[in-house]
Amino acid sequence: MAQYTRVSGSVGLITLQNPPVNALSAAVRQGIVNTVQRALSEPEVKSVVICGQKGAFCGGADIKEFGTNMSGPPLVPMIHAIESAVKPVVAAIEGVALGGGLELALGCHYRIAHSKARLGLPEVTLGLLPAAGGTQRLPRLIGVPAALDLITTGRHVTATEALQLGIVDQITDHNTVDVAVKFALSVAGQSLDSRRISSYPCPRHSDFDALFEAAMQKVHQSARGAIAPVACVQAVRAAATLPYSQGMEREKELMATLFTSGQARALQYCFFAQRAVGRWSMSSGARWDTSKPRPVHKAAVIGLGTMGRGIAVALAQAGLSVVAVETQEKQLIEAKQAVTGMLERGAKRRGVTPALDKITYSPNIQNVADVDLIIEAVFEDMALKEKVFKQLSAVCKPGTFLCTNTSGLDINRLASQTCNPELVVGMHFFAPAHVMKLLEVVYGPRSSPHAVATAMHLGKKIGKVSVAVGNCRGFVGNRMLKPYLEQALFLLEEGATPEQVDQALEEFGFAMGVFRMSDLSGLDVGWRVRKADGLVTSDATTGQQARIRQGHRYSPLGDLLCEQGRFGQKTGRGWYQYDKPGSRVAKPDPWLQNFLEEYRARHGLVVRRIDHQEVLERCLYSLINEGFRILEDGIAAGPEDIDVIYMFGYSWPRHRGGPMFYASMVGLARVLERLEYYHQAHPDVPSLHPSTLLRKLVANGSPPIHKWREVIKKLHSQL
Ligand SMILES: CCCCCCCCCCCCC[C@H](O)CC(=O)SCCNC(=O)CCNC(=O)[C@H](O)C(C)(C)COP(=O)(O)OP(=O)(O)OC[C@H]1O[C@@H](n2cnc3c(N)ncnc32)[C@H](O)[C@@H]1OP(=O)(O)O
Repeated sequence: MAQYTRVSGSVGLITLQNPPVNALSAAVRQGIVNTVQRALSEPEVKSVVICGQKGAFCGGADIKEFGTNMSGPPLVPMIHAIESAVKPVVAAIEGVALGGGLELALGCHYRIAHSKARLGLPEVTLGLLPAAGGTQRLPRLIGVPAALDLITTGRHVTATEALQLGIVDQITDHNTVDVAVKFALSVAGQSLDSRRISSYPCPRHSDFDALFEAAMQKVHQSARGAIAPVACVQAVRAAATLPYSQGMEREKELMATLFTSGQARALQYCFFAQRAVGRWSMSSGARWDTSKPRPVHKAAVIGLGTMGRGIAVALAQAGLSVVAVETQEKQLIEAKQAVTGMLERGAKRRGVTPALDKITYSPNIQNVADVDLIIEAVFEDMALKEKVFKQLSAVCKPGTFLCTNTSGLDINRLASQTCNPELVVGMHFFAPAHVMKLLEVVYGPRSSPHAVATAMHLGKKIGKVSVAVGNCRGFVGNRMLKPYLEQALFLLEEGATPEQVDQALEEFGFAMGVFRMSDLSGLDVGWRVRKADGLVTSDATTGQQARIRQGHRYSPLGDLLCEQGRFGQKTGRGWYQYDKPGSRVAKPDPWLQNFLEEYRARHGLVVRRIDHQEVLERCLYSLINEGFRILEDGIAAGPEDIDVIYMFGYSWPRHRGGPMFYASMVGLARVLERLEYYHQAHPDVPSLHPSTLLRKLVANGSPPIHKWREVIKKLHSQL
């Protein structure tokens, strides 16, 4: 809807009304068409102001409409009608002007923004391009290089940057609508010939060919198979080389290919999934809207290794007071230096003062007595963590939440060391903890809804995308990673090379394949866990049992590399070789080739040709299969939770929509059929055995992903 009022005698004020972000739904578009017509036809009205209700100009087209058969007036002619009006139209931009919202503003003759407003064309993040003239007007207004940057990245700019770029004409700290109305009065009756952006020539550039070639290369490198950034470059090129009307035709053509693409569906699913995880629920039925978080002003971090340092930085940067505890004196001094450096560099990047005074360092665990919440980040060792939890429970004030940054240990066992197990939850950060957006908030059987709500709320406060998950080995992310890693090793045994497996995964869209990623993370991390689990045996190199554990197939390849001191990048050798320890450039290693050949010969393994399809199916479908088991077990409340975890914590390519969405796109019947096929070929690999939920979904006709929860509910009620 759009409301029309007359203000200051001769200004028609049009207010977009569609909370919370005034998205351009069919009703809003109809409202704009009607009110603009009215303002232009009333002789008393000399100028027009368009604003949005409740401090938000407009968040763009209504994304929820995209999946439907869209009705109502289309945006392009609506914006043309505004631009060709004979009375000046001023956009009063508060809050956000994004996507179609900014395109609407670009159709106005003047733009006035509040200093706190944010503007941008984020369509590319939804698998689209700005198709209401944005790709044609923005380059004409601010030049091709700046427009390419904004349109291909989708980044939001502040009002100040928008003013510098020339997107807005004025910024104000006062009431934007009042300022815009005053401005509209001052320009009434003036010629609008120079104010219609579509009539501007596109600013020339010394070498358009080189500029577009460089832009195309950049998007190919960073987009890793995403089609929208490429189409964005093509559309801006049309603005630079074609008359406006032909450029608009090209924009429409390119949008038509994107609009119905699987990538656009995937990215729009991601947009809503990211918001859905905030509406969390626990298997007990407790939910986000009935569980109140408690305030956290002061927090403590125990253990200042890599993870503890990152967590302390994340907390301090969000304005919390932090007690950082490290009992080893030398480590404490090093940590203080490192944390100070991280805070200083972060503050420099963001143009703010470093929050150095927010952190006090202490070697003494007793100093956490007055904090509201503690995050333990000591070495990943159950006995050590149990000891720390016992100590913490004895020293902290009543009601302090005790959180552990374990990446997969039993929350319940830690909780049982404390006097108040209901206050214990997992807060699983991802390295580097001050950078990575994901936080798994893990509840045990005794964690209270308040504890979960508090951890979720704290996660949001420190800028994380937080997902509430149940307690099991590896939680969601690492539990699903296990079969993925396992398949990668099996593929090496059967004849693949690390480069071949990585290439298939990188072509799929991962920034790094499984082996390059393992080298980066450090091979010793998993080795230590496997040793603790009793999987690493000293006679691993000989006999039948070498590749069997607990009756199932096991590959000791990773263990054998670690025995050679090959821990990955940090030692300069892993699945690849590196120029020196710490170097990042992975090169194929002839040593590894020989090693694999000897290993296969020793175990009588027959090498066969493995193609990319098999690599993808075995690695990804086994991971997805575990995702279905996680849903079956009630560890994740819905597929969106899993997908968000994989996108934000494991670099799953966003344009593929997360593993569970990807499965729905491939077709559940096809995933099931391939799992059955591979399980038949490898009956000693349980992760290839199709899960009950997958079978159930296929038996139910493979419902769309938003209906899976109903099937899961039914499955749970039958158990
Ligand atoms: C053969 C076929 C040919 C077809 C051709 C078809 C041609 C079609 C023509 C289309 C013309 C194109 C027009 C335009 O170029 C396209 C667009 O505009 S796409 C939209 C671009 N806008 C965005 O991407 C902004 C998205 N929103 C945000 O980034 C944020 O929400 C925000 C605005 C910055 C606010 O952030 P927060 O304050 O944190 O709030 P939330 O994010 O939690 O949002 C609150 C609530 O609002 C919902 N919401 C937000 N934006 C939109 C939107 N644009 N549409 C619908 N709903 C929106 C959000 O989902 C939250 O609700 P909840 O999910 O929690 O219920």
